[in-house]
Amino acid sequence: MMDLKTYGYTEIEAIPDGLLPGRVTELRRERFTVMTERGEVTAVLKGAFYHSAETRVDFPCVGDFVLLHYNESGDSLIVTVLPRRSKFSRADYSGHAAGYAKTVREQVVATNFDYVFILSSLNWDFNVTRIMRYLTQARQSGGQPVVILTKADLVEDYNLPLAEVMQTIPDVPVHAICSHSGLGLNELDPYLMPGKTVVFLGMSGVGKSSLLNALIEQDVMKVQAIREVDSRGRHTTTHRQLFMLPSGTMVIDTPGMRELGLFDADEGIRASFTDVEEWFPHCRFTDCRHQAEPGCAVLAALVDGSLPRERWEHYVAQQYENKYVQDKTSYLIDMRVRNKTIAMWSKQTKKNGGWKK
Ligand SMILES: Nc1nc2c(ncn2[C@@H]2O[C@H](COP(=O)(O)OP(=O)(O)OP(=O)(O)O)[C@@H](O)[C@H]2O)c(=O)[nH]1
Ligand SMILES: [Zn+2]
Repeated sequence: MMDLKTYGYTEIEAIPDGLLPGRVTELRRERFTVMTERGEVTAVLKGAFYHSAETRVDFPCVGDFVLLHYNESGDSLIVTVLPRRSKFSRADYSGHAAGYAKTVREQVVATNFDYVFILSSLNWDFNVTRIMRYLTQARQSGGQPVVILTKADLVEDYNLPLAEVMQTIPDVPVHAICSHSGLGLNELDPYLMPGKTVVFLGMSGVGKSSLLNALIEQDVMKVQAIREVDSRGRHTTTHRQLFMLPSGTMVIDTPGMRELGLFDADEGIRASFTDVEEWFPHCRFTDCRHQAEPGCAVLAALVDGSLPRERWEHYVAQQYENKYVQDKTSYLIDMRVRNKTIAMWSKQTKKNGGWKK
């Protein structure tokens, strides 16, 4: 029997009779693949998931621990999603009735991970502000962020950008790597422990797949060395959206993770910029915009250097991006509503005998 603890299961409360715990490793349409102590099973959701009027927040997704009714001869039935210790969500614009246009749904795309690897490449598109933006998302998720600067072989001296990132975010570990040569990969060992789960966050092309492949390869070699000529080290099931490296670390790689947008990032900004926001209460006016107002504590702190200018600029840039995403969101929704209204209107017009009467 497989021990679900190897899949990071730590739930200690008693499990009701007749139910089996498991971890969702794949989700395709409405069919789930779940790893349980009786092996991998396919499962569907109990009808109640669909009938409740709630949002889809409580639908299980890849990484979730669930309780199911085991069915030996067919699909098992998922009845409960266990509490999540971390999650990534994205805004979902589908399925909006015009009247509910203001409520953007939250779609959960990955859960119960321990580390968020924020990947950013060191070559031409190196951008600290973007790293900060991902850091905001990572902090909100409940996972522990780790910044990984990729493609170290493509820059003359990666120590400069490395130092810049370390200085900007002194409380987060930063590593420079090259997936092709293996440079720096051993620095990631402390995160890649049995039972731990990792997700990758980063723009397309930063090298997520390359890092994954490099880790698998390195891992397979390590495990083979331990198990000698045993071939079990090769049993990496990379076709799943949550899969196990030979060393026992799990990696979540879902399509949803690749198209993550900002969702309600305000909390994360507060967590990242307490050193900036602690000046705000000291401004003379409570509605100070920190631009040219008399008695502005932020401007004073910038002048005497107690608030570093880069920190302020990062904060402003992040606020701006966040606002942009929110505006874009409401713009998209307005468009949908408008299109729907137009569609209804022209249908009505047709019904009434067309444009001309
Ligand atoms: N020189 C160099 N190139 C790299 C490195 N890592 C990745 N690349 C290259 O960068 C390109 C993109 O790498 P991928 O691993 O596919 O990037 P990805 O983040 O998975 O991209 P998406 O699948 O679009 O999300 C490929 O041509 C890789 O060979 C590296 O460490 N050094
Ligand atoms: Zn101010």
